[in-house]
Amino acid sequence: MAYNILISDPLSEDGIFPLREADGFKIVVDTDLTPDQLAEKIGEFDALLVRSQTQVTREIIEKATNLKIIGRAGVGVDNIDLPAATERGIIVVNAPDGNTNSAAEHTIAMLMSLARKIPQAFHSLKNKKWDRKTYIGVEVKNKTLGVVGFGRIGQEVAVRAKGQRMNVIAYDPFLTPEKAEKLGVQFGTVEDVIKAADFITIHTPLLKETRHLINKDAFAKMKDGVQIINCARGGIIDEEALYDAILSGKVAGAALDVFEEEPFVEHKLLTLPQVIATPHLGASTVEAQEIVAIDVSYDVVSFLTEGIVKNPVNLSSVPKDVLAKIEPYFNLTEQLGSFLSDLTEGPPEEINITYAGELANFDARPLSRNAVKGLLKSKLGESVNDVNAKFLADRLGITVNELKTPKSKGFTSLITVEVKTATGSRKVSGTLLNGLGGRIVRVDDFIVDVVPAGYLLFIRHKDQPGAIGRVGMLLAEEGINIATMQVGRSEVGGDAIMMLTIDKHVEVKGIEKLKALADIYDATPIDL
Ligand SMILES: NC(=O)c1ccc[n+]([C@@H]2O[C@H](COP(=O)([O-])OP(=O)(O)OC[C@H]3O[C@@H](n4cnc5c(N)ncnc54)[C@H](O)[C@@H]3O)[C@@H](O)[C@H]2O)c1
Ligand SMILES: O=C(O)[C@H](O)COP(=O)(O)O
Repeated sequence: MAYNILISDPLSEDGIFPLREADGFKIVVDTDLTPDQLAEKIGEFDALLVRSQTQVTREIIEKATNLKIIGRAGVGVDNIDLPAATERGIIVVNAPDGNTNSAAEHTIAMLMSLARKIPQAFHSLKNKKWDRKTYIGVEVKNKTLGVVGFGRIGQEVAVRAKGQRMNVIAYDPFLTPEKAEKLGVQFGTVEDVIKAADFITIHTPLLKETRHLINKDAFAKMKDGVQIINCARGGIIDEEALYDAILSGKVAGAALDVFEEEPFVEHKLLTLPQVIATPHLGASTVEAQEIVAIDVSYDVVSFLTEGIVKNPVNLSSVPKDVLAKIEPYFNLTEQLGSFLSDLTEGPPEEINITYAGELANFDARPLSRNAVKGLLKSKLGESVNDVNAKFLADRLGITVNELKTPKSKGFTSLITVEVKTATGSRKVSGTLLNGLGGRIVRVDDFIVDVVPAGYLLFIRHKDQPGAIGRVGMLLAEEGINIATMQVGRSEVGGDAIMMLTIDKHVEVKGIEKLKALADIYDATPIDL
């Protein structure tokens, strides 16, 4: 298989060796594309690798007819339209750990530069001024650092700040007082943090909820003379409000690595002597760039060749040990969904997936996605995949429920998929037999034992002598060989089923003839 890969932002050449070494991967590096040029080219590529510069907009994604994966060599994915990628079934991966250390070190460098006015003093010296009066700084020892966003980078910054003998107070929606105590920091709400801090550093992603989190109201609550560091994302701080807060003297200084609009050559904030800045350099170290490029390249190769990724952004990831337990059931769940797609009539309204027995102990969301994928794929085609299955179900108004029970009726694990439509409900159960692979063990209320593969024929009939024979005769007349056949009934003379595996698909005409036979209620071909 051949894959075309586009790298549209500068990535470490040493870090992309997994792509260079993979068989059949053709790599194009073009870091000067305009949005129009990218839109024109993107249709040729299976994978796109970016940093924060390339704006992967909905317009680009709509033109990306072959794109399967977008790799972000870094953390923030606010330059990628995630809903648009998800809708098209394009997986987005990032490299969340690779630049944590560099970003934390840069934050500390900014903090110290800000406290001691190093960039301003250097600039003055370069301009041939020996000025020892203007650049009086402050010590950071015994000062309070407020950390807003206590994830990977926020925590690393706190460790280093404590090394500078600072007191650290932090806020994060996932931080509890107990966890804070364990990490040796004080816990507070956003308000507590911004009120208590002498220096405030921001480490949240840019989200709807964090846009202008630090605004006019927030500045008003801060200590007079507070200093602000932002090495996270432009837009989390309201730049106009920061400008005003500096002019009014409320904020004594700001160190900014990121801006609402990037790149730029002139910026109002940079006209203020209290502001120091770098052009989004938090992750720009040899080490970080190599690691993020390696991480994202490995994910692109393993996704295109094996369908596996380590750092998905628009797909929930499960830990390795859980994956090892649930992965053997991936095919089976897709087959159960696909089986029901053929068995049900009319649009599905609800899909209930029940995990019984051992499987009930694990995060089964990837399995549920496979069941939904199987259900939708036979109607919507190959464009349905793990990434967009849930989105498509939502768009089609199909409710997806996941249920769990320890009781598995004698099976180690049993998965039951039920699909409800306007005309009723149908369900099918499957399991894995040790060493023998997947089996369908129940259809509606009838027990069966069928390998879920190839051509199946499901027949509902009245339990009467001759019904089975008539089906066998008719299939023979149609030139269809029966490989296996199972029958089941609710009671003598009552409702019954035949579950056949056959050697080829039964055409519509054949199905009509089967339905016309005496005592046959219904016949459904199921192709898996
Ligand atoms: N300047 C750079 O070059 C550079 C480098 C790396 C990362 N970053 C930015 O830094 C951000 C953080 O990176 P990370 O690796 O620490 O991510 P992370 O996911 O480990 O941490 C982010 C934390 O922010 C918290 N958060 C979310 N909403 C919040 C809110 N409203 N208030 C407070 N906290 C909130 C989350 O709970 C999470 O713990 C990234 O999203 C990226 O945009 C910038
Ligand atoms: O989110 C990130 O990882 C940083 O902002 C780094 O961005 P960059 O890859 O463009 O340097």
